[in-house]
Amino acid sequence: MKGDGPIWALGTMSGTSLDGVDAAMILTDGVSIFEFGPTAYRPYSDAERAVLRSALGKWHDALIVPDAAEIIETAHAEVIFGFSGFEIVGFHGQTLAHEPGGRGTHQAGDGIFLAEQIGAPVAWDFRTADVGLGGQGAPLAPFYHFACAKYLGAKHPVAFLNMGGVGNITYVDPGFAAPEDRGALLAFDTGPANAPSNDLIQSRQGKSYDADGAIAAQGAPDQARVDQFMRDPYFSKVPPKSLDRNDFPYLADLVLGLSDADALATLLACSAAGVARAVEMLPKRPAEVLVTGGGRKNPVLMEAIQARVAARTVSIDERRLDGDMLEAQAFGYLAVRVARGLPTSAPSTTGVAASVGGGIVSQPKRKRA
Ligand SMILES: Nc1ncnc2c1ncn2[C@@H]1O[C@H](COP(=O)(O)OP(=O)(O)OP(=O)(O)O)[C@@H](O)[C@H]1O
Ligand SMILES: CC(=O)N[C@H]1[C@@H]2OC[C@@H](O2)[C@@H](O)[C@@H]1O[C@H](C)C(=O)O
Repeated sequence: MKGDGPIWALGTMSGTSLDGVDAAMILTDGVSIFEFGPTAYRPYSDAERAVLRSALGKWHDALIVPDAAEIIETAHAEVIFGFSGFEIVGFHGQTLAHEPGGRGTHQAGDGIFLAEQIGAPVAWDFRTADVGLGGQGAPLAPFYHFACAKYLGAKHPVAFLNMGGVGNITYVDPGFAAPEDRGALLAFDTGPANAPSNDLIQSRQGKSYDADGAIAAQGAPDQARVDQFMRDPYFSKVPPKSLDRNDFPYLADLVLGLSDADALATLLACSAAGVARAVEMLPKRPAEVLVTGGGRKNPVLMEAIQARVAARTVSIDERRLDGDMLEAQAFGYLAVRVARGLPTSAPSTTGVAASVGGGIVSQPKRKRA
């Protein structure tokens, strides 16, 4: 991986919704995006998902963690074997627990082992260094969002909103030269996105999610409960700040006694209210909020967000970016930055004291021909 010209990287992401592995190729020099390549998705089976789910929060459990790691490594190797022509893999792994001020941040999956399996260099462990230097270790997509804003030719501040299991927002001022420049970015987690709705519909109806918001559309949010939720201290905390998937465990109790439809509508309204509060915390009103992640496919959630946010919100696909693959691309992009010694986070994205290059690169003993 010599020189500083563009190379093809293969980014992979297993997000907090536990649905599967996204993989996407990207041609980048670690600064600019030159081209997007093929993508793939490898869903987890129900049995795999059950193991991963049972490992959440149990990052120290010597019985469950190896099982979870094996599922993660195997699923990633499977999807990676379908690609060719990349020089490095970005491997995020699966977050099992995230508590930057306490127990640390823990992603299952060993990049050394994966590098041997696939016979290619693997950049991984992206979050630990940032946390070690006092940062949140998340979100990490913001440096990539900066590159995306440049790629789109944005002239005015724009926001990227990822609605996955947890929500995160990145404010980008494209007038700056580099993402680590002071004022170029502000990023943080907005609150829950789809995880609480997924958990509710899983426990009440055995479905993994409310497709197209069809059930939520039949209900109405209970505003008093939404207001109560918005009194959680997280929403008045000054960013940068980040969340664990299960940081609002009381949400299930908050909607007790409501019908399935009203409960889902209330949970969606809680997610949307978190986004609205986040947009109020941005340095300037963005010209547009570009929505990425699975939540953009839920029209009820999209309407709830637009109703509360004083900026135009659009699905990122309308701006020619792939909202299903943005995070996978981000970890391909970050892999190249790690390999080239470029920073991956900054005070305005994770609260770290100074910009830091997180992640390590593991080389295989033998490269795949
Ligand atoms: N058609 C749809 N209708 C409603 N919701 C959908 C639809 N498609 C996806 N989703 C929601 O999006 C979720 C998956 O989103 P995504 O893949 O962005 O999450 P993730 O990457 O795992 O999470 P994170 O970004 O928090 O790590 C699903 O679990 C579901 O809740
Ligand atoms: C610790 C962790 O895995 N955090 C995830 C999670 O999912 C969304 C949000 O919370 C964000 O902080 C992050 O993921 C994206 C990819 C990020 O780091 O930018």
